[in-house]
Amino acid sequence: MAILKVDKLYFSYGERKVLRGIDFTINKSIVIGIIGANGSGKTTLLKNISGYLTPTYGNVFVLGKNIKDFTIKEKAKYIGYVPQDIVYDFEFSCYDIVMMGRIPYLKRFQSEKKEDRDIVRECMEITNTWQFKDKSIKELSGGERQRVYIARALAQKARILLMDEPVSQLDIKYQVEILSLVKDLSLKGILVIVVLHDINLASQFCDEIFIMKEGKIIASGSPRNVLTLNNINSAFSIDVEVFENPITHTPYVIPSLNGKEQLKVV
Ligand SMILES: Nc1ncnc2c1ncn2[C@@H]1O[C@H](COP(=O)(O)OP(=O)(O)OP(=O)(O)O)[C@@H](O)[C@H]1O
Repeated sequence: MAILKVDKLYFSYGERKVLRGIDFTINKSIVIGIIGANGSGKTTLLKNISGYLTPTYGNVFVLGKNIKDFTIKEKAKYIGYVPQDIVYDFEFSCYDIVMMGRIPYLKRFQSEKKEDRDIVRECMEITNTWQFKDKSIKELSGGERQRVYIARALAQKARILLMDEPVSQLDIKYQVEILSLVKDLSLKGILVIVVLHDINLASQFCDEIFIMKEGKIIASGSPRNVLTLNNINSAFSIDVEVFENPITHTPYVIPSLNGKEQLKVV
């Protein structure tokens, strides 16, 4: 049975049509990177998969069950979501934020058990956020906060992890650490779908890439098959050069200067 099936999905915000017929099926726990220009519908697609938004037309199935038929708690057990940076107005400690990931597993009025505390600690340690456990989430930098949200999603122990630009505010060390962790999670049986703006990080860490343009997936497959001059030009309206990364042997993309090097200030 497919882990995730997105079937003829359309979504509009009022009159504004944003997703225009998305169809795909994923049978394996892999890392899928979604890339595409600003406004192409990447976040809206993740929100429809997570059940946060309801498709205007079409369906999302998780392990054969329509996401519309999941209770909120069930949904949280199957799907973890790491949003783009949110700043809470409340003074939650980072520990409390990560413990929120365990709520789907608690019965009504039940407080957390040792198992929940152990999971929270483990998830904070692997994202290197245990050091912030007593700090207010508001006191952290954007990148530190993102690692706390990743820890919270991991604490949900969900089968599918959706991540919306999880490394956009991280420095290069944490970008590599978090994406290596993501890769490791997929090897442990979690399907990860991650929106990335950095095409080269997507190329290096994702098993498959979906390129979105104007609410459609215009190309999908391995980085080598998808990151072509034509696809990138079509999605981003920019000319690029594609090389092979000498270490990972995956495509490495740089913008083509087309004579603009003459404009360089020296
Ligand atoms: N709540 C909303 N109400 C109305 N329109 C919206 C809303 N959220 C997003 N949109 C519009 O839907 C389109 C797709 O937005 P979305 O955030 O999914 O794109 P994206 O590919 O994730 O963009 P980015 O790379 O800039 O994060 C955009 O044109 C955006 O303006």
